[in-house]
Amino acid sequence: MQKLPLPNAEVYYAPRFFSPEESNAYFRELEQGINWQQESIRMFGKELPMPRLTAWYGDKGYTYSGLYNEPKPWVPVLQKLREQVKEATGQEYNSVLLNFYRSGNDSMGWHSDDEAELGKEPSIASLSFGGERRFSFKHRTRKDQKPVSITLEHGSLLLMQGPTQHHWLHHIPKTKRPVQPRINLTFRNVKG
Ligand SMILES: O=C(O)CCC(=O)C(=O)O
Ligand SMILES: [Fe+2]
Repeated sequence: MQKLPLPNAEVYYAPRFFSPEESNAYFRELEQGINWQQESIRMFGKELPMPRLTAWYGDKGYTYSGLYNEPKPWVPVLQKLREQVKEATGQEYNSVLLNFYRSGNDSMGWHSDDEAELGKEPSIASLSFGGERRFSFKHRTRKDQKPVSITLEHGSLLLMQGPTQHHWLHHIPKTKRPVQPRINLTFRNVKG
């Protein structure tokens, strides 16, 4: 794993955590086997469809973007991925949020994963399969810190831990470039 040069953060990236062949197989299995939902978000008093599909699996419910997510029980492919991520990061995860970006028009806005249920310095392990997308970090307060972007590759693992969520926001911007659909999984440990 390589460490990204971000102050007040601990972010590690492994571009080829899985081989392209394994990654293709995982993409297909997840695309077909996950119970993808089109959720909506309330913005400026209006109900809008989220710009991606989502699914939440794990041991406990979780509130995300103001939505309470009822957990679905673990399925074998997610158990297997969780086991490998646990092995690589040395952390336990009891939940996973999945995002399906159907095209370059799907995105995720600036946020940090700093909900109280995740604890003070959460470890969040993120797997990406399918089309490559840009992922950017922006410091919450330090104007001298330029945003930092990386490309999340097919079969990659990104680990955010320590004070990262406290000091930095992250997002997946829309892109006009033609891109393949992408599946992202963020493994988390929800307390309580
Ligand atoms: O799709 C991604 O890589 C980002 C996902 C993310 O930030 C999240 O689920 O909180
Ligand atoms: Fe996030």
